[in-house]
Parts: sequence; structure tokens; C-alpha cells
Amino acid sequence: MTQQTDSDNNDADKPSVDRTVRNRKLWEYFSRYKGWFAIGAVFLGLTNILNLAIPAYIGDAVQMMRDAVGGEGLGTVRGDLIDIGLMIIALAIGGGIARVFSRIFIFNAGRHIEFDVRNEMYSKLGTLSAKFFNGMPTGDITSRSANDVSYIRLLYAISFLHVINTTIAYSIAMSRMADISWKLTLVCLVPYPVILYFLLMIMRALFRQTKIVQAQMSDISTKVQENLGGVSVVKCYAIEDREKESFGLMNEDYYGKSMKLATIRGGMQSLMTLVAGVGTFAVLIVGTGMVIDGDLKLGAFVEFNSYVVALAFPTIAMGWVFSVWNRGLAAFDRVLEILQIEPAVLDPAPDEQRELPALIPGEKRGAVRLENVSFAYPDEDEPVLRDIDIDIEAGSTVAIVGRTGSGKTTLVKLISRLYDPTEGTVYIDGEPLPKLPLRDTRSEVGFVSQEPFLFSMTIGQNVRFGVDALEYDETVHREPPTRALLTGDKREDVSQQERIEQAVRVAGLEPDIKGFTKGLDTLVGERGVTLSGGQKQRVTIARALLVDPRILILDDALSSVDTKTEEVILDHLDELMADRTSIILTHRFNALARVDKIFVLEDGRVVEAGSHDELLAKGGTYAEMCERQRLEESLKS
Ligand SMILES: Nc1ncnc2c1ncn2[C@@H]1O[C@H](COP(=O)(O)OP(=O)(O)OP(=O)(O)O)[C@@H](O)[C@H]1O
Repeated sequence: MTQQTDSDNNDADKPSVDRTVRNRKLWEYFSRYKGWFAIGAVFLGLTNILNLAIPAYIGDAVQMMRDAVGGEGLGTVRGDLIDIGLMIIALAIGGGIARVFSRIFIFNAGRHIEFDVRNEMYSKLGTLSAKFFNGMPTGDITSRSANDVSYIRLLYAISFLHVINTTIAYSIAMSRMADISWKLTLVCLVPYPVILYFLLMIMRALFRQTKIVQAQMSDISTKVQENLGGVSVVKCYAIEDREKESFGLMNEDYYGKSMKLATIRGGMQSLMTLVAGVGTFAVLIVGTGMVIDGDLKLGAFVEFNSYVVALAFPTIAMGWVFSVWNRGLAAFDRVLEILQIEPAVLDPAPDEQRELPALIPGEKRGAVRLENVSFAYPDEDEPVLRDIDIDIEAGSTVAIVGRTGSGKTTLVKLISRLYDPTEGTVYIDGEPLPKLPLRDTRSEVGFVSQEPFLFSMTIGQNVRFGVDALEYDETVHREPPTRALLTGDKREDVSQQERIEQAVRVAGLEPDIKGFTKGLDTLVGERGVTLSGGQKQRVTIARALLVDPRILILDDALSSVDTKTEEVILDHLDELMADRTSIILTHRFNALARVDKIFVLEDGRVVEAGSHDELLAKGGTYAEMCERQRLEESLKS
């Protein structure tokens, strides 16, 4: 289970991303939709022009009433007052409509940015290698792709809206206020320097705390994701209570950190409300004195006060903007941390790209050569594979055996380029892997891994997964295969539906499918939970066969099927893969008499190679392992 990271101890107040990079990227997204933001800004300008025209009319009306009360009576100005009232209503309606349009344009721009960032993030994740996924928990990645990307939308939309709105509102209102009385305007501005000082302090704390809370959210997502994924293990070991308690502690920690963040945010809001309040207070105290002394007319005072009131919301909104901005920046950094990772396994430069020789019926393909290959996992000092020199002939079937942990899976991961060797080169059909487009290599190597993974789709959809990629991905230079998969069927143009049925038969899954009422349309549930281990393994074999790979790798992929079914499947494969290469990793030795060559790995080195009979005759590691297995089996029976 995930270790709870103590986010308080991380460098939360330091930006994890270079500021220049961050600013460049912020601008890049903004400039994609600058037209939308610009139109939104124009509507914001219009909103403020219309709304801030109202105080002048209110001032006029009050002054008119004041003059009328002291002169010819209110009745004389009734008509003018009604005109002013109608004008105020018209301005308010106009301002309201402009406000709606400003929000439509700005919020839509924010949504477009969110859409782009989420797509980029998803595409990036597709290019990252096993090294990245080994190092970052899925819950953390999910939290960044879901929560953080949404915060980025608000960062753009809310910040832009309110910064522009407040700037325009202040510019218009302040110039009118200065026209009425520069002295009173200065009084309003007196508290600003002190408030600015506190504001900067609060913003720093806000940024730091926001990062801490977001990191804690990632830890919680990871915990939930792992516990749900491993729910049966948790239940089997009856450890629900401990897990519940540890989740409770994590949640409590998150609650505490969130409360601290809420307190800081509250402080920010209060500070901005204080700015608005102090302004109003100063205007009342100083302004009333000026009216009494005759330095300011009552109408002008009311107009001035209306501007101060009108500025209250934009001022308070800035408090919200600062918190959205800080949360958005922290989220932006967390997303950028992923976007700027360079994939460890790279495509060759376009001018260096080579192509694999075409697959021609009847011609053997799929030769593999590992030349002086050594490999250590990222951040590990000890190599897992050392000085491997292997030649696998095109069209042959070979097995790689060795004790657990000897490096078998690692070796075949290098063939499908999930990792690049630390030293040496891997060749397929004479072409060095680093010179081949990555997707082409992967589409030519059918890798059936130890742990079968199925998507929550139907069995049929799971089987055609690889062919879908060939049909829809234009970057793969390979047409979806159409040749028949069944022994004796020599047709070169078979529909994919028929091929799926054939692949299922070759993989020995047909009797199981017949047992399901919905057949190939049976939904398999998340990760294929509704299928048995052996059924899952055979679906993944059918999936690999359907793409007609030039190299098929079965990494202990028949471990959950009985030896009789294994024999049947291997018979089918012998025929189907006659002109292609098959590499079988296994701990079962009973099927190895049929393969062309066996490589024996020990501590990451090839210690023996030869046919089953040759190796038995040699009486070395292989013979010893075979003998031990034979003894174990005879003891069991
Ligand atoms: N992602 C990884 N990071 C670091 N070390 C790893 C990683 N994957 C495997 N190893 C280590 O590499 C060594 C070889 O592992 P590998 O899975 O290749 O062995 P294997 O021969 O396939 O074992 P098995 O027969 O049990 O499947 C092991 O010591 C393992 O702990």
C-alpha cells in the first residue's frame, strides 16, 4: 500500500518548474485563444462603461431633488427624475447583457484551454516509458489529469475575468472620482500600501499551502485507487480495519491542511473586504465634512460614494482571484512536471528512420539479435542483464528459461522496446531498434505479458484492440493484417470479425466463449474481473495473434492453463507462426522439446543455449532444472 508522504516536508514553497518555462507555457495557451479573451475584454469594458455611468445619474437625481426641495418643490422635477430612472434601468439592462457575453467568451476560452491541456497530458502519458509509470503512482497521475487540469481552467477564466474587470472598473471609477474630488480620492487610497504588504505575505502562504493540499489529494487518490484495485487482497487478509484507519488518518491530515488553506483564503477575502470597507468609511467621514463645509455638493458626494460602492465587488473579487491564481499556478506546475518529461525511449530523427523489411507470405521474418546487451533499471546500480549476445533466427520458436528473477522478462522488454539497453543494441530483421519508429516496432512485436490486462469492454473488443490501433493510428506504417489465422485456411483477405473468431479458436478460447450467453459480446468487467486467470491469458493471446506480429512473445502466458490446453495452443501456434518468430518464456519444461532453441539465463547472463536434447545431454543448469521439475511433479502425483 502507498506510503503516506509527508507533504509538509517537501519543497512546497519552491516552484517545481522553471519560472521562464512556466510563463512561456502560460502565454502559449493564452495566445491560442487570445481572440476569445479580447472579445470578452471588450464586453467587460462595455459592462463597466454602462454600469459606471449610473452613479452620475444617481448624483444628478439627488442634486436635482436637493435643489428642488429648497426651491420650487419636488413636483417640478418629477418628469426629469422619471427620465433619469428610465435611463438607469436601460444602463443596467445593457450592462447586464454585456456582462453575460463577457462571461460566455472568457469562460469558453478557459474551457478550450482545459480541453487542450487534458488532451496534451493524455498524449504525453502515451509517450512516456515504463520508467515513468514505475515512478509515479496512478492515483497521483489521475489527480493531476482530473483536478489540476480543472484548476487550470479557473486560473485562466477567473483570473482574466476579474483582473481585467477590476482594472477597467478602477480606471473608469477613479478618473471620475478624481474629477469630483482628488482629495477624497487620495483618502480612499491611503490604506492600499499597508494592505499590499499583507497581501503579498498572504499570497506566498497561499501558494505554499495550496501545493501541500494538492499533493495530499494525490496521495489520497493513490490510496483509494490501490485499495480498490487490491480490494480482494485487503479482504482476504482481513485488513480492512487497518486500511480504514490509515485512510482515516490520511483524510484527517488532508482535512487539517485544507482547513489551514481555508483560513488563509478567508484571510485574503477579509483583507479585500477590509479594503472596500475602509474606502467607504473614509469617504463617509471626510466626504460628509466636505459637504457640510460646502466644498462638495450633495449630488457629487452621492455620486462619489456610488463609485466606492461599485468598486467594492471588484475589490473583494480580487481576493478570490489571488486564491484561484495560486491554486491554478500550483496545478499548472504539477501538470507541467509531466508535460516536460522527455520520454526515455525516443523515436529516431526523421532523417535517420529505417523501415523493417515487408512481410511477404512464405518468407520468414522476425529475426532478433541482441548484440553485447547489458541493462540496468533506471536508478538502479546493479545491471539485470549482462553482456547478452543472442541470435534468434527468423521463423524459429525459441524459449528463454531461468530461475525466477534471472532477467527473462527484462530481456523481452528490450525486444519490444519498453526500455532501451544501457549498453549494446537490439536488432529486428537486421535493423537496429533505435532507428525504427517506435510505434512500428510495437505493432510488429506481439507481447503477451505475465499479468494479463483486459479493458472493461467486451471480449471481442479486447481481442481487436491491436487491430483498432492499426486502423485508426495513421502514424503506424502498417496496414491491418487480413490473412486467415486458422491452419489450412490459406485466404489472404478475411474480415476482421472472422479473424477474431479464428484468433479465439487458435488461443483455445472457443469452448469458453460458447459457454457465455453473449459469446464475444460478453462484457469482462474492470480489468477482466469476470474471467478466470486462464481465460484472461487466452484473450490476451488472441489479441496478440490478431495483429499477426512478426515476433510473438509469450511471457509465462500459459501458466494458468492446463498442460493439455497448452499443447493444443502451441500446436496451433506452430502452424500459424511458421514464418514468424515465437519467443516463449516459461517455468514449465514439458513443452520445451518442441522448440528450436532454448536460452538459459542465470543472474542476467546466458549460461547455456541449444536444443532441449543438447542441453539435457550437456548435464548443466538446464538439465538440473528439468530434473528438479520432474521430481517435483512425480512427488505431487
Ligand atoms: N521496474 C523494475 N525496476 C527495478 N528492478 C526491476 C524492475 N523489474 C524487475 N526488476 C528486477 O530485475 C530482475 C529481473 O526481473 P525479471 O522480471 O526480468 O525476472 P524474470 O526472470 O522474468 O522473473 P520471473 O521468472 O519471476 O518472471 C529482478 O531482480 C527484479 O527484481
